[in-house]
Amino acid sequence: MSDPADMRPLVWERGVLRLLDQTRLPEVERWVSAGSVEAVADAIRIMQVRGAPAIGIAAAAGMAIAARTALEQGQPVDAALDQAARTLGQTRPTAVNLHWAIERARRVGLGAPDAATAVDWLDRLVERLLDQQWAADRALSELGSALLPFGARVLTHCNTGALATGAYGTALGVIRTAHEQGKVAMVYVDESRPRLQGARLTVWELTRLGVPHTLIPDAAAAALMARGEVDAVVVGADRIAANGDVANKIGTYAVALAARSHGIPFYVAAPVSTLDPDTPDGASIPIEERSPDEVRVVDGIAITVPDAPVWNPAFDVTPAELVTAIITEHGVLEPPYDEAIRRAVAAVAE
Ligand SMILES: CSC[C@@H](O)[C@@H](O)C(=O)COP(=O)(O)O
Repeated sequence: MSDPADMRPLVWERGVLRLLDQTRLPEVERWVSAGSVEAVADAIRIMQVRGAPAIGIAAAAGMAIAARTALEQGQPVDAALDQAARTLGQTRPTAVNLHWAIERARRVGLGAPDAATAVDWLDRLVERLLDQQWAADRALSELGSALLPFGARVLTHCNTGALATGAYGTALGVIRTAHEQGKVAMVYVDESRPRLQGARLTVWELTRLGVPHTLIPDAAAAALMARGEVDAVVVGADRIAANGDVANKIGTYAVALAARSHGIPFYVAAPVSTLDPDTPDGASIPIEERSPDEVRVVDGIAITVPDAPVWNPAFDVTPAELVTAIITEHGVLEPPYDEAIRRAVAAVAE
């Protein structure tokens, strides 16, 4: 991982998924190897790997591992895939890429003529997903960069870089491409409480990429906009419903409201695999609620009384009417989103 241009935090070694342990950044660059379904599920659950596309690819790797293990142990591969799909599908509910990738892997595995072929096809699927993600990230990053003005001051939330996609990055890919084109004056990074993906991961990536940036508390975003210091907001997504409502890291909705209030474009960058035409609207998106201790404790230090009542949703929903455009690898979608989303999903399915 010495060359930032080559930052690929997920590596598939046919039977073992190697991932850069994001719970250890920014202090330590430690790699973790997951060679069982349970190890992959744990890595997703405890967020060693995170971000919608990356957990989808990791889950597909978990399915490939399940098939290989069943073949080696003389067990039925179909049953192993069904069991792995359940285990992996229960890890995190909001990001649709996870469920999309599991289903895709299940269909590939069950469609194979025999167990050995299923293992081979699933190995190849993981490689394909990694390549496709890289291509999708690159394509949407070019499209997104074209929307930004020269000298752009961009605000982003959470982490949407190579770490979050396993490839080049979505919202951060847009920023990275715009920076390569000399267009970025400043990136404002919301720290993204409570897990601090902005402070811990996005700042780490921007530092490696040499992109000028400033870290801000989440609560400072609106004030920064009021000072006229933000030209555009670019964020990622964990699931985009059929009507264009966007589930993303908690705090995104507040950023979108502030952007609308100050007349600042609010862009969502996401691959087509994040579009979910089967979920009609944001109210139907399952929102993950995580441990209260993520809010009560920071870096092992209690910041409140031990049993303080806590509500800790990992994501919120930004209504479609606050979204200026959705940047996908199949084009920049504009409101009304229903038809545009249907067309983009159909184009990829062809
Ligand atoms: C390209 S990643 C887009 C989103 O997945 C990202 O903004 C986000 O909300 C990630 O949440 P996380 O809980 O860290 O997995």
